[in-house]
Amino acid sequence: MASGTALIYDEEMTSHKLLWNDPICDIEVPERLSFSYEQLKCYHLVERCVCVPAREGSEEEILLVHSSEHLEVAKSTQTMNEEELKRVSGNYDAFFFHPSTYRCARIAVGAGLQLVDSVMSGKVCNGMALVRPPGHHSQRNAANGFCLFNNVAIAAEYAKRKYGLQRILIVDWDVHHGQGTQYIFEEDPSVLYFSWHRYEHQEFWPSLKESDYDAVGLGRGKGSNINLPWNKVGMGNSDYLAAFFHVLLPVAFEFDPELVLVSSGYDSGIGDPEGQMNATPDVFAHLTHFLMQLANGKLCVILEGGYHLKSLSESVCMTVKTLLGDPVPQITGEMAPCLSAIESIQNVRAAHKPYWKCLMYEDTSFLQNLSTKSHLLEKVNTNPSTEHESKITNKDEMVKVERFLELHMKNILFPVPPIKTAATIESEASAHLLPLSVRVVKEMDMNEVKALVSAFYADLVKEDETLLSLGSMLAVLDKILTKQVCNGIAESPTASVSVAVALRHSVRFGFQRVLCIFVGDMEIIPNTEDGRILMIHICEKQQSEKTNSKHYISLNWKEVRFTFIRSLVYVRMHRFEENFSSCYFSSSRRQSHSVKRVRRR
Ligand SMILES: NCCCNCCCCCC(O)(O)C(F)(F)F
Ligand SMILES: [Zn+2]
Repeated sequence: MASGTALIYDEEMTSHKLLWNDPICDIEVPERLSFSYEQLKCYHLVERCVCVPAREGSEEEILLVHSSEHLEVAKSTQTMNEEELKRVSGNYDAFFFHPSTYRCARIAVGAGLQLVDSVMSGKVCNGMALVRPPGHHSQRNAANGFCLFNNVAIAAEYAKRKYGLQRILIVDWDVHHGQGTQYIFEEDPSVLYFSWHRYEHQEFWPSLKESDYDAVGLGRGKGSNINLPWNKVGMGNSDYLAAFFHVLLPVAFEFDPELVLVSSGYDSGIGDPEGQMNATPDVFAHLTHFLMQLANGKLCVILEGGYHLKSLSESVCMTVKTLLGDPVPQITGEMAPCLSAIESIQNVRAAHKPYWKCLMYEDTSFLQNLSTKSHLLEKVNTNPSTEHESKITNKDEMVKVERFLELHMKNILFPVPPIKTAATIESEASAHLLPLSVRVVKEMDMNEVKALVSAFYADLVKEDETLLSLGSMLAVLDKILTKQVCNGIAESPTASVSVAVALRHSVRFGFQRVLCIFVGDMEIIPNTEDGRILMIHICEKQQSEKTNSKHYISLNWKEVRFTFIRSLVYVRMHRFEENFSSCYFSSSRRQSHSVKRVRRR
């Protein structure tokens, strides 16, 4: 199993810059790269990576995706004067040439290929390439949207041919639709392209009909193009996570890619003038971590957009930190996605129902009933005069975000209380084997357990000898309930009684939402305490009494794969209102499993 994280950066790519006044392109500045690299150094992340040199992509490699005309035009700009550069740039939508652009773009391509080689050769497990000009808007025969060559598309095509790959996933979390990448692979079933993007019902650039959720791919590529349009700004962490839980991850696990490439734009992060979204840099740690579970961790992250320098650099650091294997920060804040996000998620799931098993049972009846479409709702009209003011507030806005991020990232990097685990360990001897973050707790003493059980849990605890086994669980649970630790682990020979007592103890302690995942057969099914407990029971025997509570789900593990369960757990966690206070995992047996049919209560 490969290990290590590659980091590819070459300051040569900072020489490409805008030579004239152009309010559309003036945000794509060299500091995007140097600022990010400096922040990586500041967090001591560069030294932890395997620094792999960039190289120039060859003409042949560029021709994997682009036409020779396009290559010739780009090459010819190296010797042009400013006036000629401006003229040629005017042939494209939102692109600018500099005399060094061609060379920088070739290095950007080569950096991506170096990253693919480092990962595919097993030299590293994963990595990130900090490149510009970006790539996902550029097309076979055209530059577009700050992009000259499509770095990620070339990397995918290169990986297919050099390593004989049959399934490559491209995840494009940039806030703009990578229409270039879509056009290149829309008929190719071996490349699954997923993009979310600010869309606002086709009002946001590049304002294409084919950026909507019903562009599912063409011919043999049907089902291999997934567009998730954001029809409102202000999307946040919960919306992004919901998009992963309900759209990308179920399909990605089913696709089971051999390599994952990320068109990693951070203009989908908070404070970015283009995206106008609210997701904080720590969300990119979670998105990265989810993608690391695919393709045996073979993950290549290639930079696209991102124009708020502080937000961009913090997000780059969160990404690299996670690639290096650091634990992801605790998810906090709003947990439920907004209505507009739910609508987009439902639409894209319905559009892809014919192509993916995991969407087989999707209910698409709502599609007929137009009234659910939010764009029929009154849209807030932004009269043009505010356009100018919005630019100014944007400046103040950008500074305000700086201060917010200073504080926010401090909490993320130095959480209080530091993630701590409680455990009861029989022999003091083994206690020293535990990492420092684990707090050894003494078992609750027998009299206390007896008093507690006889007062509140007598109906659950039949034989006396189970009392013994409750001591360690209750001791650990107490530390969690009193917020002295975040989580804990306890062993118990009577798992189902311990769980039943633990659940009721938590609810009695005042927790309103408790998630329980129980693996193995249970003698008694604890009641879900009028909806304050969500129980997911992975078992072999169908339970005797029919509990029709929507808060009790039993899954026969002979018929589902853990990957499905994982996404189900995420789905249910998300549906289970905002968040849940504690999570128990009790497993009494391990079982092998294979895919057959999913039967959900
Ligand atoms: N009214 C015209 C607005 C044009 N806006 C162009 C935005 C380009 C975005 C580029 C990017 O961020 O997607 C990339 F990742 F490629 F850099
Ligand atoms: Zn972008």
